[in-house]
Amino acid sequence: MTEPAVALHEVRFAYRGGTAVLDIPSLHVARGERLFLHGPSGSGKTTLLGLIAGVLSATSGRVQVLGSDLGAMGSAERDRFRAAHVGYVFQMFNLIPYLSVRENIMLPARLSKLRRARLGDAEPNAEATRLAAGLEIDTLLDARIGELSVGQQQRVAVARALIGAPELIVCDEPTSALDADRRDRFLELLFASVAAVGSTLVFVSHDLALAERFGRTVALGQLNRASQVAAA
Ligand SMILES: Nc1ncnc2c1ncn2[C@@H]1O[C@H](COP(=O)(O)OP(=O)(O)OP(=O)(O)O)[C@@H](O)[C@H]1O
Repeated sequence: MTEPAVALHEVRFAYRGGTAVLDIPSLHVARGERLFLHGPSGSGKTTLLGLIAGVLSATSGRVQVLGSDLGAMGSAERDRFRAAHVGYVFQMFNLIPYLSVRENIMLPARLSKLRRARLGDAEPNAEATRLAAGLEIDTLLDARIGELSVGQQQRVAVARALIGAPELIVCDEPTSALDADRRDRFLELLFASVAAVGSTLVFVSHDLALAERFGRTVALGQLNRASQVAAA
């Protein structure tokens, strides 16, 4: 049996000096699954994505991603692991302001040999153009990030997450700045992209109307003992 894409076991996390934000007995995400994760503002959704992507390190417990134990890695090793295996659409996008749209999209293929190798014969340049066309930002490829609207920046962040077909894609509220039409086209491209390479998708949103398009929906509050204590 292949191991799950994500496996959390008795994971606790507290920000420095604070009380536990997350206390999760168990969470498994199967390979190829499309998981929709929701919960109120401040419930720990971004924190959970940070743990899964190795941006944050659990205070205790085990976080395994694609069969690797992130707790056994130092922060530089986790950064390399993320660059190679995880496409992360951050809530604040984390785009590099002094690079063009094209350079931002191509960045993971520059940083990770594996992401570059997964492009096969396709040049990173051509792949950036293809992804940008699918997300309707191809006319902006030479623009600087500061010249873009929030919705356009969101789509650049998605193209950057998809390049080089990482096995795991995590998205933090990626549709919040899009109108309904764009949001639907965006989701279609995201689903088609993850299906084409069999990636696993963990998608955070407040917008429960989107849940029916996913294979499974999880309410963080039901998973997280820390929020049950806070609510009691
Ligand atoms: N860097 C940090 N340092 C200290 N506390 C933090 C930090 N980031 C988040 N928190 C706290 O951790 C809790 C969970 O925050 P988190 O951003 O994970 O929630 P969220 O569910 O993603 O919220 P939203 O839907 O508003 O984005 C909140 O109480 C927040 O104040």
